[in-house]
Amino acid sequence: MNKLVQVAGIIDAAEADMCIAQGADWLGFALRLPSGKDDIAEQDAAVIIKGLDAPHAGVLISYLTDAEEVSEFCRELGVVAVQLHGDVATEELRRLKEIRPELFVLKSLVVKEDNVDELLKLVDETHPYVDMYITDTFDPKTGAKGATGLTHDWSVSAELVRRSPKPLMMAGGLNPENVGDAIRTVRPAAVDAHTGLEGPDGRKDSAKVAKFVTEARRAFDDIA
Ligand SMILES: O=C(O)c1ccccc1N[C@@H]1O[C@H](COP(=O)(O)O)[C@@H](O)[C@H]1O
Repeated sequence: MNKLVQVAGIIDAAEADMCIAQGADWLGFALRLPSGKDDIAEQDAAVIIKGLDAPHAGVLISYLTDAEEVSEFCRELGVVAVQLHGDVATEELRRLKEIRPELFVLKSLVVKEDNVDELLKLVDETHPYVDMYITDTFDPKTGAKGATGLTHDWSVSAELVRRSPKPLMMAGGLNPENVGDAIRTVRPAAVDAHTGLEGPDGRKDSAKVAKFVTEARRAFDDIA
């Protein structure tokens, strides 16, 4: 699972096809968001996900916190991986691993101004039940914990990489211009972006996705 490049927030089949064509490995589908305003219908996401050929894969991004509900939804969608963005109890992570050991579980670590100790503790507690962590950036203005388009203090991400026994996907305000520096500084196993790959129309921009993938792969080779 090293050198993985994910594009998050896929909104339709054309966008999924374009991201795969430009070299993305995994595609993230944000569903059952608390706002109730998903960018894609669950049935449409399932069709795209089931049409992906390995090593490409669809990832459910969600704030769900109940292991049974997560497992059932992943089954319906046909995803091999889930990115849990909510405040999931350690017991629910343990339960998810118990009922779906084959499901690849990414747990978000939302970086705030002063919560590094809290995140390190979360890693210590949850790593037996997590396959990969993913950083993200908190937006204090809106309270949003995902797809904020904001970067955070990369020294925090680097500390999480050093502490975690499990690999870490770096995310939070990444774009084609900063992803290379991010990888060289933080040394993550994977990267992911949403907002920084969009054009003015809110759709993923083909040239931005291509450059993001190229820059990420070059930097991963540099740190290998
Ligand atoms: O992608 C989304 O729509 C999404 C929705 C809700 C929570 C998380 C979401 N995506 C994750 O957000 C970060 C990166 O976002 P950005 O590049 O800063 O815009 C990453 O973890 C995505 O997987």
